[in-house]
Amino acid sequence: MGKLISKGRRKRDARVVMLGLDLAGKSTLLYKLKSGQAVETCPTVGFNVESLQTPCGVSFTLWDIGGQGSLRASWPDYLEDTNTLIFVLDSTDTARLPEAAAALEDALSHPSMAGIPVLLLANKQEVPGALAPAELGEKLKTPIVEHSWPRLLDSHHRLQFVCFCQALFIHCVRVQCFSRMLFVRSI
Ligand SMILES: Nc1nc2c(ncn2[C@@H]2O[C@H](COP(=O)(O)OP(=O)(O)OP(=O)(O)O)[C@@H](O)[C@H]2O)c(=O)[nH]1
Ligand SMILES: [Mg+2]
Repeated sequence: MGKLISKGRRKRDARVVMLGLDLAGKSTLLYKLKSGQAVETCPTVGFNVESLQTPCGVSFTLWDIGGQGSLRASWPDYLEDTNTLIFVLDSTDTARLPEAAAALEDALSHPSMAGIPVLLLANKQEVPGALAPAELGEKLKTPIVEHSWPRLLDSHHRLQFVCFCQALFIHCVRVQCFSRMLFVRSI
C-alpha cells in the first residue's frame, strides 16, 4: 500500500519538497500555485513553504528550497520524511543540464529518498528552443516510457514522472498532476 496511505492520509498533509538549480523556476511555481499570480521572485536563500490543496482536495505542504550552488549542501536536511520530490529543470538551460543531473543524482542518493516518487518538471516550455520533456529525459539518461503520463521505475523502485511545465502560466489542469503524483504510491 502507498506510503501516504499507510501513514494515514488524513492524519497529516503530505510533505512535498521542490529542488532544482537556481533560476529553474521553483519559487515562481510555488507562488503561482498558491496565489494564481505570476509574481516577481528573487533568488531564494533558505526556503519558502506554503500549504496548498489540489483541485481534487489533496492537501500538501510544498517546500521550495534555494538552488544556488552554495545552498545545495543543505538539501539533504530537507529530504527527511518527504513524501514526494519535485525536481524542477530549466528546459532552456542546456549548458547546465549536467550540473542539474548531478544535483538530482545527489538528492536521489539520500537514504530517505528510497521508494519516494519523483516528479521531474521540465519548466519554461513556452520559450522557443526549450528542450521537450522527452529530450530532457534522454539527456538526463532517464528512459521515458511512452505513455500519456510518462512513468518509469528506476533501479531503486522509485516511480518517476517527467512532465511539461510553465511555472509562469500554470493553471488548474496542470495542478492535477500534483494530485496524481501524490497518490502514485497507492496505484
Ligand atoms: N519564460 C519562463 N520563465 C520562467 C518560468 N518559470 C520561472 N521563470 C523565470 O525564471 C526566473 C527564476 O525563477 P525563480 O522562480 O526565482 O527560480 P528559482 O528556481 O526559485 O531559483 P532559486 O531561488 O535561486 O533556487 C525568473 O525570472 C522567473 O520569472 C517559465 O515557466 N517560463
Ligand atoms: Mg527560489
